[in-house]
Amino acid sequence: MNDTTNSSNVTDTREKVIDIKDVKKSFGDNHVLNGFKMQLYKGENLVIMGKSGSGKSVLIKCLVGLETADSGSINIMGYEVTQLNRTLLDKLRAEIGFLFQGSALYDSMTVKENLEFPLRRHEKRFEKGMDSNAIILEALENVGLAHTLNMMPSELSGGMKRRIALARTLIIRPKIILYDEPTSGLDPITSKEIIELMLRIQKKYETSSLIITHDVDCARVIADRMILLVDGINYAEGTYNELVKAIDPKIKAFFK
Ligand SMILES: Nc1ncnc2c1ncn2[C@@H]1O[C@H](COP(=O)(O)OP(=O)(O)OP(=O)(O)O)[C@@H](O)[C@H]1O
Repeated sequence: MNDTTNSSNVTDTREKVIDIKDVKKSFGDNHVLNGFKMQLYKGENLVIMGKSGSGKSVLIKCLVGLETADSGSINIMGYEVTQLNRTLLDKLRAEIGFLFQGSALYDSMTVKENLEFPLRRHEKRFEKGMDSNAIILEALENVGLAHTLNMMPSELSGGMKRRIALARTLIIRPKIILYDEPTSGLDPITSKEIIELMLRIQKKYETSSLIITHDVDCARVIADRMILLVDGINYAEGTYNELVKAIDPKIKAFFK
């Protein structure tokens, strides 16, 4: 159906940080992506919704080179991911922040040590003689948890851990953040806090975010635009308010 709403005429003039064209990916006879396309614009929060098994994780893996698309083009900030060698792929990944469902903290390390990890991995991106303590503290202040610096993950609630994981993602100042189910497993109030935090961060650092979620409330609050992934394609696209009014049963099913 590819029901692109008329808002795309306006957004097309903006800078694209991700441009995916006609991506196909199969595992044997299982055709997961059948010509998926999408653009993520600078500073935008784009939500992708799809039912379980529709290929959302496969799509994200193709984006960051953990899976290889069978065909099509994946351009991220000028890099054609499908053709990158290892070195360039690592360089690109350093510009992308991930907040995956399983992005757990290391239990045997303090919060501070957990945050030092990405700093060390990406130290080339920071000036020589950087004050890592100040950077870590700023990252924790961003998520309202400066007081947890010397705490162990076991002393934190699920919502706090998620916020620390977000601080860890932010510490490398990514241009793009990929969120995989950022509110899964959290109660509604904690989910709301995480969503508000994501919005604050996006405003402060002007990051562009691709958010995969099942959480319709999350999508309603955070999405500038949404894509519904059905049958391996971007079946419908639009704002929450546009899609929620659709009469197509496959679209309606998302908003029940
Ligand atoms: N490495 C793999 N080898 C074979 N099949 C795979 C592989 N990875 C994913 N698949 C298949 O691709 C399809 C899409 O899986 P994917 O994990 O992307 O779904 P999803 O939309 O992320 O689901 P969920 O919301 O439940 O996490 C599934 O049928 C899955 O079995």
